[in-house]
Amino acid sequence: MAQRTPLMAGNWKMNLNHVEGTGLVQKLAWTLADAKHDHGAVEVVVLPPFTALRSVQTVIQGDKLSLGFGAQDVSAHESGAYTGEVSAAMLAKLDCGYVLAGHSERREYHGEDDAVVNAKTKQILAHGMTPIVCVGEPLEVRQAGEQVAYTVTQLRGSLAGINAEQVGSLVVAYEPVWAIGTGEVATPEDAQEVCAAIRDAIREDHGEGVADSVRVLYGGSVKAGNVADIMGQADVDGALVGGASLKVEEFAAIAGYQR
Ligand SMILES: O=C[C@H](O)COP(=O)(O)O
Repeated sequence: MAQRTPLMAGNWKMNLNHVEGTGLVQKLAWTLADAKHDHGAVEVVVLPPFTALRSVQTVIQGDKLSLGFGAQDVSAHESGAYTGEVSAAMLAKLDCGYVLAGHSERREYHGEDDAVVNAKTKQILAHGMTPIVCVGEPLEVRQAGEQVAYTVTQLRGSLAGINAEQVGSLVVAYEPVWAIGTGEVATPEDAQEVCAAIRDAIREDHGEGVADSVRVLYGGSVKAGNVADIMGQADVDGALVGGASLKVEEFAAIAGYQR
């Protein structure tokens, strides 16, 4: 079985300007260094708003900080008359390593369906970055017990037409919508159930090797106090962290979780 490096990604959402963002990144790097964080054992990534990306890039690269960075969204189009959008080529030029595709807040507030998420995922891959493809069910689907079928359908729609090698290189984030920013965290068993189903679907579609190498994250009210239990699940390879990633000590503790 492949050894998957755990990934802790901090999605700042629409928080922190470029001054605040660079400050957080520096403090985070110092805190991790103080805690003797093993960068080989857990990969730590920040996902600032577009306006902070260039500054965050400059600090991380200039100070040689052991942090990855990336963007929260990208255009589904290559280039052209798409006012307000940011292309994958532009993000690649900033050396972004990761880009979120289909975060539930994009799906909910901006009407992004699986076809749009699929086009964005293909753009990210075409420009040499790693997509973090987000899937997950709303409350009513969970209450109906349909979370696995719903999430796997979203996954297959979002990854349609993407070849096995590329699927093996990307990251999937399972985020039950009802657990995002609510303080409601899925139980470790809930997270494991759907993360395992995601890996099973990838195994069915692309084979064992691809299923073994793809990283599946859990997101939804992850904190220092619950991360170890969540990470203790066989098919959870990391976390997509929102609110708690804005607090340096908390995010550093998440990144330094003990299994
Ligand atoms: O992208 C992160 C997720 O939406 C989780 O956010 P949260 O940790 O604030 O619940």
